[in-house]
Amino acid sequence: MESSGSKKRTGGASEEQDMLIKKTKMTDKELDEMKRSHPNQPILKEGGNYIIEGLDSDKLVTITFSMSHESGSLAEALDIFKRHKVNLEHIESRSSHRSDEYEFIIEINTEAPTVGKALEELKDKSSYFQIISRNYKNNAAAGVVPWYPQKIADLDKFADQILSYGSELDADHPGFTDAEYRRRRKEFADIAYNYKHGTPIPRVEYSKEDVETWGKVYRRLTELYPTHACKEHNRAFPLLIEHCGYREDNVPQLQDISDFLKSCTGFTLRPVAGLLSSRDFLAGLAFRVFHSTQYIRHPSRPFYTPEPDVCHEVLGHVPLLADPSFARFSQEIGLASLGAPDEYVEKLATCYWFTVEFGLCRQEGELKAYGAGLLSSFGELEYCLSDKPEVREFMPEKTGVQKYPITEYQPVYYVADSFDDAKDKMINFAATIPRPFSVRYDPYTQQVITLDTRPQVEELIRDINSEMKVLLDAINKFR
Ligand SMILES: C[C@H](O)[C@H](O)[C@H]1CNc2nc(N)[nH]c(=O)c2N1
Ligand SMILES: N[C@@H](Cc1ccccc1)C(=O)O
Ligand SMILES: [Fe+2]
Repeated sequence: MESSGSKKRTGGASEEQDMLIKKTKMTDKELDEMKRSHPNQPILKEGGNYIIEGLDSDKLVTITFSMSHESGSLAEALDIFKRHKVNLEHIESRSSHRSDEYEFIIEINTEAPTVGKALEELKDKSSYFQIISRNYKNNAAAGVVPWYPQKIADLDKFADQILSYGSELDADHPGFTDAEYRRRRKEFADIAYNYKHGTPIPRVEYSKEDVETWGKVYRRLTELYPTHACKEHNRAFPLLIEHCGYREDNVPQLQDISDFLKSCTGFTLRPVAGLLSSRDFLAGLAFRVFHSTQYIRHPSRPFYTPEPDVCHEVLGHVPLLADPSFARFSQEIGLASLGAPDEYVEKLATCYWFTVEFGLCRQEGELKAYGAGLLSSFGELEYCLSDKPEVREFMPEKTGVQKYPITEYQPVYYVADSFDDAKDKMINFAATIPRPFSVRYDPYTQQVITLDTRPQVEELIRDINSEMKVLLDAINKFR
């Protein structure tokens, strides 16, 4: 493939993934305000959006705590913050999974100098106390866990944290100099920024040119799938033609796919404006939520694009998300990533890259593609099964530290004995991630529950016990 001559970017390097950029629409007055409150931060202007390097949410920490009736009340807790002049950004209460008390989740701004004192005081009064923070590196020694979403609506907090289209990807981006394309991209970005959990994903009308690009990609790929794609992908594809409007002359709508996936595996889609950090992307999977772009690649290079686009998501990822065993696997990876230290999230993301995104497997003695990045690029799909790239055995400990380019064909692919083999190896690897707690997903409340106290584990035992009864009952009916 052509080389752009620009600096090569590699994934798997944490500085890349940490370079998050916040985009905000602001009035001039708000901009002045922002400049005053971020005196040392560059503020860039791009297409009516202001880009602030670094994250405001770095200064926020979330504290989950509960108080027994004797030791205090919420009013007392709030008074602690008031006395220490700590600003509360958000507060909510819920009934505790840990005990019969209520627990409170508050978000505070850590800029106040006396925040440490306030937290110590609160900790003394609490029967349960856990701090999670986006900016946990500064606090790692204090046992602070990296922030992660606890309920499905928390995923709304990812919307503005897109790996910078604007500085990271643009140099190679074929649409960089196309003003009309950039204007369209902004419309898609707005849908994603404004999306809230529980609302329908807006339908978009794709232009004639968009549909032509889609048509080219669709036709070439569907010609290759019978010989190049793994059987799991080929098995699911007809269902999408039948239920979701997959056709050469129609770009499928995310909401239709989301409804269909929900009925197959409980997975749903969420629109996203571009590449999310690995940590955020993986966290979505814990909730069986797949973050999907909605815009379409630039017409000048239909065979390969350096960013995920709607072709990549719906042709590459969606077919497998309709498979129950793959869905479970994806969620397990997501759950393993929650609150994990950076270096492990990075290894997990790298393994994800070489399996779910770019994996090859052996089927009936032949190499087949199952990675979504291959199944959405007719250029790379032919290339990956040619004799040009290097092919190695997939081994999470080794594969997890391999560097890789994100804006051109992969020089190395990893092969698994079977698709199930790759899944098993990944899950075994995920189990080695150190974390002071175990997590479980409660699908009824759509919450992540940390199993760190006895009452929670007892509750889980009761649940499993009742499922066991159902199983016993069922097996007794087989004759
Ligand atoms: C987890 C791993 O880094 C993976 O490649 C992620 C990164 N962020 C992403 N963000 C979006 N929007 N879509 C994706 O497919 C991915 N893939
Ligand atoms: N290269 C893929 C898109 C993609 C980019 C980056 C990561 C994963 C996938 C395609 O052309 O379809
Ligand atoms: Fe992807």
